[in-house]
Amino acid sequence: MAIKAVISGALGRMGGTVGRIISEAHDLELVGGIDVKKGSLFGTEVVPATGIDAFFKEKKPDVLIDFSVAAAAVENIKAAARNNVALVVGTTGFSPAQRKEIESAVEGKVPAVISSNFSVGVNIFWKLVREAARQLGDYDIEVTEAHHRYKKDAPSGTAKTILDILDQELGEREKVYGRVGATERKDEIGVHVIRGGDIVGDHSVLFAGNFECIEISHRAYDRAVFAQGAIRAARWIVGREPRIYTMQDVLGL
Ligand SMILES: NC(=O)c1ccc[n+]([C@@H]2O[C@H](COP(=O)([O-])OP(=O)(O)OC[C@H]3O[C@@H](n4cnc5c(N)ncnc54)[C@H](O)[C@@H]3O)[C@@H](O)[C@H]2O)c1
Ligand SMILES: O=C(O)C1=N[C@H](C(=O)O)CCC1
Repeated sequence: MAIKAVISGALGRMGGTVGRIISEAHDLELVGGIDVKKGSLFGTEVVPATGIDAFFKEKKPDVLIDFSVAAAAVENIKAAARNNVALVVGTTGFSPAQRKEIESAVEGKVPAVISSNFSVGVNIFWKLVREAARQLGDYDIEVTEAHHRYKKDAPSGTAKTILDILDQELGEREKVYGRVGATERKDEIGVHVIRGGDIVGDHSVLFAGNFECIEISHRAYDRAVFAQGAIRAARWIVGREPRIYTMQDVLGL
Protein backbone atom coordinates (compact mmCIF):
# COMPACT_ATOMS: atom_id res chain seq x y z
CA MET A 1 0.00 0.00 0.00
CA ALA A 2 1.33 3.43 -0.93
CA ILE A 3 2.20 5.89 1.86
CA LYS A 4 -0.30 8.78 1.76
CA ALA A 5 1.34 12.20 2.10
CA VAL A 6 0.06 15.75 2.58
CA ILE A 7 2.41 18.71 2.07
CA SER A 8 2.14 21.90 4.09
CA GLY A 9 3.62 24.95 2.41
CA ALA A 10 2.40 23.14 -0.69
CA LEU A 11 2.62 26.14 -3.03
CA GLY A 12 6.08 27.25 -1.95
CA ARG A 13 9.50 26.47 -3.44
CA MET A 14 10.06 23.34 -1.33
CA GLY A 15 6.40 22.25 -1.36
CA GLY A 16 6.42 22.19 -5.16
CA THR A 17 9.69 20.26 -5.33
CA VAL A 18 8.56 17.66 -2.77
CA GLY A 19 5.18 17.41 -4.54
CA ARG A 20 6.77 16.74 -7.92
CA ILE A 21 9.00 13.95 -6.58
CA ILE A 22 6.14 12.30 -4.65
CA SER A 23 3.85 12.46 -7.68
CA GLU A 24 6.49 10.51 -9.65
CA ALA A 25 7.08 7.85 -6.92
CA HIS A 26 5.30 4.48 -7.04
CA ASP A 27 5.30 3.81 -3.29
CA LEU A 28 3.91 7.24 -2.26
CA GLU A 29 0.57 8.89 -2.91
CA LEU A 30 0.15 12.67 -2.78
CA VAL A 31 -3.30 13.23 -1.29
CA GLY A 32 -3.23 17.04 -1.08
CA GLY A 33 -1.66 20.17 0.30
CA ILE A 34 -2.08 22.92 2.87
CA ASP A 35 -1.24 26.56 2.09
CA VAL A 36 -2.57 30.07 2.67
CA LYS A 37 -2.32 30.64 -1.09
CA LYS A 38 -4.92 29.21 -3.49
CA GLY A 39 -3.97 26.60 -6.04
CA SER A 40 -3.51 22.91 -6.63
CA LEU A 41 -0.54 20.58 -6.38
CA PHE A 42 0.03 18.01 -9.12
CA GLY A 43 -3.71 17.49 -9.55
CA THR A 44 -4.49 17.37 -5.81
CA GLU A 45 -6.47 19.84 -3.72
CA VAL A 46 -4.69 22.53 -1.66
CA VAL A 47 -6.75 23.80 1.29
CA PRO A 48 -6.13 26.65 3.76
CA ALA A 49 -4.59 25.78 7.13
CA THR A 50 -7.88 26.68 8.83
CA GLY A 51 -9.43 23.52 7.34
CA ILE A 52 -6.58 21.20 8.30
CA ASP A 53 -8.46 18.97 10.81
CA ALA A 54 -11.35 18.27 8.40
CA PHE A 55 -8.83 17.67 5.59
CA PHE A 56 -6.93 15.10 7.68
CA LYS A 57 -10.20 13.32 8.56
CA GLU A 58 -11.20 13.18 4.89
CA LYS A 59 -7.83 12.25 3.33
CA LYS A 60 -6.45 10.07 6.16
CA PRO A 61 -2.77 10.76 5.35
CA ASP A 62 0.03 8.70 6.90
CA VAL A 63 2.45 11.63 6.96
CA LEU A 64 2.49 15.44 6.82
CA ILE A 65 5.59 16.97 5.23
CA ASP A 66 5.95 20.58 6.38
CA PHE A 67 8.02 23.21 4.56
CA SER A 68 6.15 26.40 5.46
CA VAL A 69 6.98 29.19 7.94
CA ALA A 70 7.74 28.77 11.64
CA ALA A 71 4.49 30.08 13.19
CA ALA A 72 2.36 28.16 10.67
CA ALA A 73 4.37 24.98 11.09
CA VAL A 74 3.79 24.95 14.87
CA GLU A 75 0.00 24.93 14.32
CA ASN A 76 0.18 22.36 11.50
CA ILE A 77 2.33 20.10 13.67
CA LYS A 78 -0.19 20.30 16.53
CA ALA A 79 -2.98 19.40 14.07
CA ALA A 80 -1.01 16.39 12.78
CA ALA A 81 -0.44 15.20 16.36
CA ARG A 82 -4.19 15.58 17.13
CA ASN A 83 -5.03 13.50 14.07
CA ASN A 84 -2.37 10.83 14.54
CA VAL A 85 -0.43 11.78 11.40
CA ALA A 86 3.36 11.19 11.35
CA LEU A 87 5.54 14.23 10.59
CA VAL A 88 8.51 15.30 8.52
CA VAL A 89 9.36 18.92 9.39
CA GLY A 90 11.87 20.91 7.36
CA THR A 91 10.71 24.39 8.31
CA THR A 92 13.35 26.52 10.04
CA GLY A 93 13.37 29.69 12.14
CA PHE A 94 11.63 28.32 15.25
CA SER A 95 12.13 30.30 18.47
CA PRO A 96 13.13 28.29 21.57
CA ALA A 97 9.51 28.68 22.83
CA GLN A 98 8.10 27.35 19.53
CA ARG A 99 10.53 24.42 19.65
CA LYS A 100 9.23 23.57 23.16
CA GLU A 101 5.61 23.79 21.92
CA ILE A 102 6.47 21.35 19.14
CA GLU A 103 8.16 18.94 21.54
CA SER A 104 5.18 18.84 23.89
CA ALA A 105 2.74 18.38 20.97
CA VAL A 106 4.71 15.52 19.42
CA GLU A 107 6.55 13.52 22.14
CA GLY A 108 4.58 10.38 22.98
CA LYS A 109 1.87 11.22 20.39
CA VAL A 110 3.24 10.78 16.86
CA PRO A 111 6.63 10.00 15.28
CA ALA A 112 8.35 13.04 13.71
CA VAL A 113 11.60 13.65 11.85
CA ILE A 114 12.64 17.26 12.35
CA SER A 115 15.75 18.55 10.61
CA SER A 116 17.05 21.94 9.57
CA ASN A 117 18.57 20.23 6.54
CA PHE A 118 17.46 17.01 4.83
CA SER A 119 20.33 16.75 2.35
CA VAL A 120 22.51 13.68 2.87
CA GLY A 121 25.59 15.80 2.15
CA VAL A 122 24.82 18.30 4.92
CA ASN A 123 24.28 15.49 7.41
CA ILE A 124 27.78 14.19 6.59
CA PHE A 125 29.14 17.78 6.64
CA TRP A 126 27.78 18.20 10.23
CA LYS A 127 29.71 15.08 11.27
CA LEU A 128 32.91 16.45 9.71
CA VAL A 129 32.39 19.79 11.51
CA ARG A 130 31.97 17.91 14.82
CA GLU A 131 35.19 15.97 14.25
CA ALA A 132 37.12 19.12 13.26
CA ALA A 133 35.84 20.95 16.37
CA ARG A 134 37.03 18.06 18.56
CA GLN A 135 40.54 18.27 17.07
CA LEU A 136 40.85 22.03 16.43
CA GLY A 137 39.13 23.70 19.38
CA ASP A 138 41.97 26.22 19.75
CA TYR A 139 41.66 27.48 16.13
CA ASP A 140 39.58 30.56 15.29
CA ILE A 141 36.19 29.52 13.92
CA GLU A 142 34.02 31.42 11.43
CA VAL A 143 30.67 30.15 10.06
CA THR A 144 29.35 31.51 6.76
CA GLU A 145 26.06 30.77 5.00
CA ALA A 146 24.53 32.06 1.75
CA HIS A 147 20.94 31.72 0.50
CA HIS A 148 18.52 33.19 -2.06
CA ARG A 149 17.04 36.67 -1.70
CA TYR A 150 13.60 35.38 -0.53
CA LYS A 151 14.76 33.45 2.54
CA LYS A 152 12.84 34.65 5.60
CA ASP A 153 15.12 33.57 8.48
CA ALA A 154 18.75 34.30 9.34
CA PRO A 155 21.03 32.68 10.17
CA SER A 156 19.77 29.57 8.38
CA GLY A 157 18.53 26.60 10.38
CA THR A 158 21.55 24.66 9.09
CA ALA A 159 23.94 27.34 10.42
CA LYS A 160 22.18 27.23 13.80
CA THR A 161 22.67 23.46 13.86
CA ILE A 162 26.38 24.04 13.11
CA LEU A 163 26.54 26.45 16.09
CA ASP A 164 24.82 23.85 18.32
CA ILE A 165 27.41 21.24 17.28
CA LEU A 166 30.28 23.65 18.01
CA ASP A 167 28.75 24.49 21.43
CA GLN A 168 28.37 20.77 22.23
CA GLU A 169 32.02 20.10 21.39
CA LEU A 170 33.68 23.31 22.67
CA GLY A 171 31.35 24.63 25.36
CA GLU A 172 29.21 27.68 24.77
CA ARG A 173 31.17 30.49 23.12
CA GLU A 174 30.11 34.03 22.29
CA LYS A 175 28.72 34.41 18.73
CA VAL A 176 29.58 37.57 16.81
CA TYR A 177 27.18 38.22 13.91
CA GLY A 178 29.23 40.14 11.34
CA ARG A 179 31.95 42.63 12.30
CA VAL A 180 32.30 46.33 11.73
CA GLY A 181 34.73 48.89 13.10
CA ALA A 182 37.59 48.03 15.43
CA THR A 183 37.79 44.33 16.27
CA GLU A 184 39.77 42.37 18.77
CA ARG A 185 39.50 38.67 18.22
CA LYS A 186 38.96 36.53 21.30
CA ASP A 187 37.52 33.03 21.28
CA GLU A 188 34.16 34.04 19.81
CA ILE A 189 32.62 32.29 16.82
CA GLY A 190 32.02 34.65 13.88
CA VAL A 191 28.76 34.13 11.98
CA HIS A 192 28.22 35.63 8.50
CA VAL A 193 25.04 35.67 6.43
CA ILE A 194 24.80 36.35 2.68
CA ARG A 195 21.44 36.77 0.87
CA GLY A 196 21.16 37.13 -2.87
CA GLY A 197 19.76 35.93 -6.18
CA ASP A 198 18.76 32.30 -6.36
CA ILE A 199 21.51 30.74 -4.19
CA VAL A 200 20.05 27.37 -3.12
CA GLY A 201 22.11 26.96 0.05
CA ASP A 202 25.84 27.26 0.86
CA HIS A 203 27.43 26.65 4.27
CA SER A 204 31.05 26.73 5.36
CA VAL A 205 32.99 26.49 8.59
CA LEU A 206 36.51 27.92 8.64
CA PHE A 207 39.02 26.73 11.26
CA ALA A 208 41.92 29.20 11.11
CA GLY A 209 45.20 28.50 12.91
CA ASN A 210 48.73 29.85 12.57
CA PHE A 211 50.14 29.00 9.11
CA GLU A 212 47.10 26.91 8.09
CA CYS A 213 43.34 26.95 7.61
CA ILE A 214 40.83 24.19 7.13
CA GLU A 215 37.51 25.06 5.51
CA ILE A 216 34.68 22.53 5.43
CA SER A 217 31.90 23.47 3.07
CA HIS A 218 28.72 22.23 1.44
CA ARG A 219 26.92 23.68 -1.56
CA ALA A 220 23.44 22.63 -2.71
CA TYR A 221 22.77 23.12 -6.43
CA ASP A 222 19.09 22.12 -6.46
CA ARG A 223 16.27 21.95 -3.86
CA ALA A 224 15.75 18.36 -5.00
CA VAL A 225 18.50 17.30 -2.53
CA PHE A 226 16.42 18.59 0.40
CA ALA A 227 13.19 17.17 -1.06
CA GLN A 228 14.67 13.73 -1.70
CA GLY A 229 15.96 13.62 1.89
CA ALA A 230 12.56 14.64 3.26
CA ILE A 231 10.87 11.92 1.20
CA ARG A 232 13.41 9.37 2.45
CA ALA A 233 12.48 10.49 5.99
CA ALA A 234 8.74 10.14 5.18
CA ARG A 235 9.24 6.52 4.06
CA TRP A 236 11.25 5.84 7.24
CA ILE A 237 9.06 7.55 9.87
CA VAL A 238 5.64 5.94 9.29
CA GLY A 239 5.00 3.32 11.97
CA ARG A 240 7.88 4.35 14.29
CA GLU A 241 7.62 4.96 18.06
CA PRO A 242 6.04 8.36 18.78
CA ARG A 243 8.97 10.68 19.42
CA ILE A 244 11.22 13.19 17.68
CA TYR A 245 13.96 11.81 15.41
CA THR A 246 16.65 13.57 13.39
CA MET A 247 17.84 13.00 9.83
CA GLN A 248 20.94 11.41 11.38
CA ASP A 249 18.60 8.71 12.79
CA VAL A 250 17.06 8.20 9.34
CA LEU A 251 20.52 7.81 7.76
CA GLY A 252 21.90 5.68 10.60
CA LEU A 253 24.80 8.11 11.12
N1 LIG B 1 15.15 21.34 6.19
C1 LIG B 1 15.53 21.52 4.93
O1 LIG B 1 16.22 20.69 4.31
C2 LIG B 1 15.05 22.76 4.21
C3 LIG B 1 15.34 22.97 2.86
C4 LIG B 1 14.82 24.09 2.23
C5 LIG B 1 14.01 24.97 2.93
N2 LIG B 1 13.77 24.74 4.24
C6 LIG B 1 12.86 25.58 5.01
O2 LIG B 1 11.55 25.32 4.55
C7 LIG B 1 10.75 26.49 4.71
C8 LIG B 1 10.08 26.82 3.38
O3 LIG B 1 11.04 27.19 2.43
P1 LIG B 1 10.59 27.64 0.96
O4 LIG B 1 11.81 28.16 0.26
O5 LIG B 1 9.80 26.56 0.32
O6 LIG B 1 9.63 28.88 1.31
P2 LIG B 1 8.42 29.49 0.46
O7 LIG B 1 8.18 30.87 0.99
O8 LIG B 1 8.67 29.31 -0.99
O9 LIG B 1 7.19 28.53 0.84
C9 LIG B 1 6.51 28.57 2.07
C10 LIG B 1 5.04 28.31 1.79
O10 LIG B 1 4.35 28.20 3.03
C11 LIG B 1 3.08 28.79 2.83
N3 LIG B 1 2.40 29.06 4.09
C12 LIG B 1 2.31 30.21 4.80
N4 LIG B 1 1.51 30.05 5.87
C13 LIG B 1 1.09 28.76 5.85
C14 LIG B 1 0.23 27.99 6.68
N5 LIG B 1 -0.39 28.53 7.75
N6 LIG B 1 0.03 26.69 6.37
C15 LIG B 1 0.61 26.16 5.28
N7 LIG B 1 1.40 26.84 4.44
C16 LIG B 1 1.64 28.13 4.72
C17 LIG B 1 3.39 30.03 1.99
O11 LIG B 1 2.21 30.55 1.38
C18 LIG B 1 4.37 29.44 0.99
O12 LIG B 1 3.70 28.92 -0.15
C19 LIG B 1 11.68 27.57 5.25
O13 LIG B 1 11.57 27.61 6.66
C20 LIG B 1 13.05 27.06 4.85
O14 LIG B 1 14.08 27.54 5.68
C21 LIG B 1 14.28 23.67 4.89
O1 LIG C 1 16.10 27.82 1.15
C1 LIG C 1 16.03 27.72 2.38
O2 LIG C 1 15.30 28.45 3.06
C2 LIG C 1 16.85 26.70 3.09
N1 LIG C 1 16.65 26.55 4.37
C3 LIG C 1 17.28 25.60 5.22
C4 LIG C 1 18.01 26.30 6.35
O3 LIG C 1 17.53 27.34 6.85
O4 LIG C 1 19.07 25.82 6.76
C5 LIG C 1 18.12 24.60 4.48
C6 LIG C 1 18.79 25.15 3.27
C7 LIG C 1 17.80 25.86 2.34
